[in-house]
Amino acid sequence: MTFEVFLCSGIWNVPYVSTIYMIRSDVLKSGQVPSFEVQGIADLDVVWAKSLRDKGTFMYVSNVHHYGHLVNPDSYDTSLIRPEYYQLADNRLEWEYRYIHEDFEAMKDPDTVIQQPCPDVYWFPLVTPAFCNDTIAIMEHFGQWSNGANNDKRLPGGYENVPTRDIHMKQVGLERQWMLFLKDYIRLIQEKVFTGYFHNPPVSLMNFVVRYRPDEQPALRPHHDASTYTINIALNNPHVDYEGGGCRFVRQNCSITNTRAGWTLMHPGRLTHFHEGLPVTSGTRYIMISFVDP
Ligand SMILES: O=C(O)CCC(=O)C(=O)O
Ligand SMILES: [Fe+2]
Repeated sequence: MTFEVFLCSGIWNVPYVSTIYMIRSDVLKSGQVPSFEVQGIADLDVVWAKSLRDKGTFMYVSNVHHYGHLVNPDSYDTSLIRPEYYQLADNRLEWEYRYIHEDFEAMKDPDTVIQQPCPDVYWFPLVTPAFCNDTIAIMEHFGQWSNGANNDKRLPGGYENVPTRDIHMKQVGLERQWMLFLKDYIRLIQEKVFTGYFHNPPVSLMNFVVRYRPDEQPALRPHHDASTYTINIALNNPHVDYEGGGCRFVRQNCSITNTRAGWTLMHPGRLTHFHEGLPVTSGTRYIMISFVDP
């Protein structure tokens, strides 16, 4: 019972209390006065609580403060460079507090209009700066960026038509968590903006972080994504971390160059939104991409 008291605020009818009590005076006057005299039990609180129970007098514990909650340390792996990042399934409250953008909750509200910088390209706050920084740190620590070639052993078909310099979530043990993220966060906004499309849980075989650099891969030529819809999360900022960059939708003749770290684009994949990654002219641009429902 004490366990639950610390979890939340409220009032509970309990079989035993100790240390501090408040007693209604009419109980004392009514002859229901508890007894401290039970043979063989030394602890006064235990004796007293038993006597109250025997007389049918209820005891309550009340709590108006939030003292915190229990964390689950079972899967916390200190050998990882960002152990917290891997905790969505096991410690969701901490994870959301650390990684979900404070304005994301409002995006789910049917009355909140989601920005559309280009036709059918939605743009909204999703994750925190800590998420962006930890994602980049995990990927740079792993360090095995693809070489940008068409042949790619990580893919089921072994071939990528429009390759990027990237690391897949699968390579750093984050594929399963990412599926949960798509289902519990991304899907909710998808169902709101692309009305009448339902696919639960979302499926995605390609979830990866892309690195653009002038001397490595500065840009990405126009292509369609192998997805029903794509999410493209900015992990860092133009004019701070790099110059140039952004995403251009060719048919719509519309570019988004003022992307913001922690905000994601969500756009249709394989037919209407032919798009390209614009050249990064200095610095490094990082984005996180998912091709949802291929
Ligand atoms: O650079 C961008 O924002 C576009 C990235 C992209 O289209 C892709 O990775 O498929
Ligand atoms: Fe793309």
